[in-house]
Amino acid sequence: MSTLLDTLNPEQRAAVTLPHESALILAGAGSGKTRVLTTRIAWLIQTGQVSPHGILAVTFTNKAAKEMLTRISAMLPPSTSLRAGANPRGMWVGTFHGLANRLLRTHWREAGLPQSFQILDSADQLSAIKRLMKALNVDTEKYEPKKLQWFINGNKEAGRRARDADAYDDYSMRLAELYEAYDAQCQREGVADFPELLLRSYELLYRNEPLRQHYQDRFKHILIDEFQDTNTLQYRWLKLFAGPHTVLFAVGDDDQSIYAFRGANTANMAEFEREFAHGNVIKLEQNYRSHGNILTAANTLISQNAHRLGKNLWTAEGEGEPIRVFEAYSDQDEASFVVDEAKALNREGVSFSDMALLYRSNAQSRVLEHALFSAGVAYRVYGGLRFFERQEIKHALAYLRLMTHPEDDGAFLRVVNFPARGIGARTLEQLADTAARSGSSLWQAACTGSGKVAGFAKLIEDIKQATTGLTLAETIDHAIEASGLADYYRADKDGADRLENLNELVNAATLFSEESEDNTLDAFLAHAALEAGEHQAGAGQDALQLMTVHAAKGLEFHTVFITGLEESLFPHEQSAHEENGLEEERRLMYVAITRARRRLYLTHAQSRMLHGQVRYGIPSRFLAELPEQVLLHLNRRAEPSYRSVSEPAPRATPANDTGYRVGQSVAHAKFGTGIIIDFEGRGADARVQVKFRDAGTKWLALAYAKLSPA
Ligand SMILES: Nc1ncnc2c1ncn2[C@@H]1O[C@H](COP(=O)(O)OP(=O)(O)OP(=O)(O)O)[C@@H](O)[C@H]1O
Ligand SMILES: [Mg+2]
Repeated sequence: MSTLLDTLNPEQRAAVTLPHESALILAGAGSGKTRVLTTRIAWLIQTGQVSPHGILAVTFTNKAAKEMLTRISAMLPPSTSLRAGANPRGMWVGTFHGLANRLLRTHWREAGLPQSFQILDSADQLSAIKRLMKALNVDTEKYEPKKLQWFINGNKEAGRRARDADAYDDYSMRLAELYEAYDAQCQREGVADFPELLLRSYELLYRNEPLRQHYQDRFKHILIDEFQDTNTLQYRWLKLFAGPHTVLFAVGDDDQSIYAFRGANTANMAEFEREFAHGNVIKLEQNYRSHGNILTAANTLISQNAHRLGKNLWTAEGEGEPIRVFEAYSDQDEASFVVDEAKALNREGVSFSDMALLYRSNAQSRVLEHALFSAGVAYRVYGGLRFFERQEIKHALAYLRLMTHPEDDGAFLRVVNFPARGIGARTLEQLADTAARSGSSLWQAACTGSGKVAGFAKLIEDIKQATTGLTLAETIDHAIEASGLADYYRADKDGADRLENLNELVNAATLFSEESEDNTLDAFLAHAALEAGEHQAGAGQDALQLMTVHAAKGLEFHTVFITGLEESLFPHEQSAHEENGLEEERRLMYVAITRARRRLYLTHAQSRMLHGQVRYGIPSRFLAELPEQVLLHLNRRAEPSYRSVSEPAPRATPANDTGYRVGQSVAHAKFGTGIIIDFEGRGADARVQVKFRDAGTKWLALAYAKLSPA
């Protein structure tokens, strides 16, 4: 047991070994909050205070949940010395949505859901809303489907059903009516959207006293990471699990609250302190993640926010490298700079997976992806278009849904004529009429009908028959073939990628069966709806990590590139219209900076193509808010086209302290002799471009290249 605690500092150890009382750990980025939370779970189990069965832990992403399980398993001694029942799998670890789903799957009957209820992601939800509005002849100019979606989700996240919705005028009253109709449609079709998972499971526990009692007795310890980002309903949800003897342990950082726009409420921290922690607040101030300059930048930046609980971070590490700032001509120039730097770092031994490329908005990733792809650098995008949101995957999932839940009209409409089987819009309208008249689903109407729609229903029945008794992966493989999807993409000249993704879906199912206890098709479909894209093709390969700043929360990397640091991009233009919007953007920047352990790049471009328009940006105010002494402004590379080696251009050699100059002859151990044709950077960052006699033209880092005058 001592080894568990050995590596912790005294404050961390105190937090981990806190006796039987609730507490709030309030501490800055990289101070070990997640590590403390994880170690506490292992410690509680190892000292026999609780069995894994008695632990409920909430993480922010599925990835974090998986990591936590792995870490805890590694911390615990080999299973021989464990008491029976100490399998870490007995714990409930997951995101709010994941845990809510688990609860509803277990108690579907009490929750008033069909056993095989399906989860709608945000795009599914929007199409369900559009379908509803069409059926009710709603004027979508006046009531935009997106607005209704926002209204529904906002109310659900605040714990309000349609009858309690915020409705104060004709317009919002109409929205509330539509909210009610939408919920009825979902109920009829046996589907639940994301916020519904939480609200439904909240209502379940709230109303069902014996069930609530059961869970309150079961969970002796509840631990919550990233507490600052819980919203009102999530907090109330958690409280339902807490009985009089439950110990709550919340860790968070008010400076990293970045989900206010989705209803997250830092006031929950103060409330938690009052209701549970009773002043039992532990602060951690030593940062173990980042070198000094990075931390100085983060501290200085965040000190400019007025609304803070106030705390500072220090590190025992040295200053480390300066923060590199680069101004690009254009977004493409920015992308190629990033690619060059990443490749150079990789040659120096930093793996690509230890480098992150961050951006404020998803739309920025396209240019970066293109540059990486062209340069042959493997990369992985997190939280962008998730694997399970790709068109071909959604088609496959729709077939699978129909096999277990034919009443799902959304799934029916998605694939009834995909691949094309000559079922036109007129036929479908007639089918919808029949269904509406008899109050049945489209599926039922199709089964009793004739012709092509009946043929479709039979196809699904046949697939179902043929896959009885097969494994999950075999079932999915068969469905992809028998539905005609595979052939469709085989015939499509651009279909190779999609076909590969479909294969990847079968792989994902295999993995899922190995990892989870419940390996039914229903469980897999629920998993697919909740999964945050960790199964992108090529998993396991060393790949550069691309993601929005929001998605980077809680993670850390050797090197971080924060791109697009321009006004109205970051801070985002929307923030100007929102109360405290700028402070939230600054917290977001704080999160971004504090992801870096060793090296940080901040880049911005003079011009950028976004949403089909060229925009000329001015540098983000956040750059000016950083202390100049920790920054290193990299020289912009000159455009090389107008120079040649035979006639070195009479240019002012940039101030450099390297002892080399443009035009000088040099020798390199591997590449032979050549001539320096360009410079960039200063000091430890200096690079030279050398045109070698036999080895072509190369950029070399002077610190590593070991050139000698020739
Ligand atoms: N006492 C310690 N000794 C050595 N390394 C530590 C110690 N405490 C934490 N670390 C390391 O510091 C890094 C940051 O820890 P962790 O991710 O737990 O911080 P955090 O407070 O959760 O950060 P964030 O706010 O970004 O989520 C991790 O790599 C962790 O392993
Ligand atoms: Mg953390």
